[in-house]
Amino acid sequence: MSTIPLDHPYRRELEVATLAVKRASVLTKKLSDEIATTQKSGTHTKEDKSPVTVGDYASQAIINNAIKLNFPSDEIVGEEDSDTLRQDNEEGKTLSDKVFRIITEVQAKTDSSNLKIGKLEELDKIYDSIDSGASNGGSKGRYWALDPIDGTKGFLRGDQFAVCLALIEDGQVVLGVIGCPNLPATINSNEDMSGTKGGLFSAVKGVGSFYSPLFDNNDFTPLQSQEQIKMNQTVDPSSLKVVEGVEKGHSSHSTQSLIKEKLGFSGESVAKQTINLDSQVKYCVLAKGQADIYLRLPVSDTYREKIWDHAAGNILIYESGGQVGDISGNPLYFGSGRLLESKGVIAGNKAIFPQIISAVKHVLN
Ligand SMILES: Nc1ncnc2c1ncn2[C@@H]1O[C@H](COP(=O)(O)OS(=O)(=O)O)[C@@H](OP(=O)(O)O)[C@H]1O
Ligand SMILES: [Mg+2]
Ligand SMILES: [Mg+2]
Ligand SMILES: [Mg+2]
Repeated sequence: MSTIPLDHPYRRELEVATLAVKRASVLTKKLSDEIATTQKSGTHTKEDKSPVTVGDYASQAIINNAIKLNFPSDEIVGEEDSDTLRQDNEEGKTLSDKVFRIITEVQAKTDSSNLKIGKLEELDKIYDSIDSGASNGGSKGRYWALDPIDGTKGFLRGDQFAVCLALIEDGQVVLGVIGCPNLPATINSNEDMSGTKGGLFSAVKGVGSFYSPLFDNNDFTPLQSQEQIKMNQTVDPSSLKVVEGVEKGHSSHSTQSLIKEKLGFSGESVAKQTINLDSQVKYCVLAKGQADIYLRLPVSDTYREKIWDHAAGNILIYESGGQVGDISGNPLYFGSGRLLESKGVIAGNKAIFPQIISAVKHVLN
């Protein structure tokens, strides 16, 4: 059992973040199960052609509201805004009605948290809460980074997605909480996944990374009573596992194959050693020691990663004994605004990290 100071400075932040992520996870899990049976989702296509669903809006409204109630002067860098919901047309009205309904429902189901994370009872307040995520972040002060549903495409496919919240101070991530509603307890390969679904991952700078079941209860469990998790420190290519995304438009699977080859992965076993997962679930699987390497090689020269897509996962990796960098191996810096300056993301255990970076450089050159 690890010793975690009870009076840790982020104890309250962690409690609020956990309760909010849990509530948003209950809500998104219900939607995900409904989509699987009805094929209906309530989806809007954004200007960049990416999808946003009623689940993304509702999750952002709930989590922002919890943060603003407890830490009114904290800013939030959230992925979504309420423009589409506020539209005076059929789409705006239909989506808004659904967002209102699912928020009301989850607040009744998780009402033990109302006192600590509040309750949204009017549509206008829901819109305002979503829009309190419009901060531009930056290198000074403290703010939160929120991805209300990361892996929206996975969510719509009935696969993996995650609710991701991080606290950033002076450009450094100091706390991260990730809810993974569809994550099975055991993942050995794309074909071999089993066990109860739903994992909650938390990391606090200097304290460690922790795991607990997501849906056992709707309460906050102190870190002392959660399972501390550590990455493996394996370097033997025959026993390494690599996690990569699912969407070929989000990372270059062909470059990733060349990197694996360079690292010594060979023959038929490559498929068994590669696990394709949407969202920051990839970081969670690494932190839990079920995989060793995360490869996200850019598909385009112009795309810039968003801070909410990586902040919570970043601290989870460091606090479980791993390292994260861009394609040059430099750490990701979260203090440059809503976007990261760097290209690509590579994560791995500390022992193998330098080898991965030389393989990446070799392949890219
Ligand atoms: N071109 C490109 N390159 C890299 N990343 C992109 C790109 N386009 C979109 N996005 C972002 O990818 C986020 C989802 O990442 P995933 O890890 O789930 O992608 S995947 O597993 O590879 O399919 C996804 O996050 P969500 O929108 O929260 O789902 C996007 O922010
Ligand atoms: Mg998105
Ligand atoms: Mg995302
Ligand atoms: Mg998202």
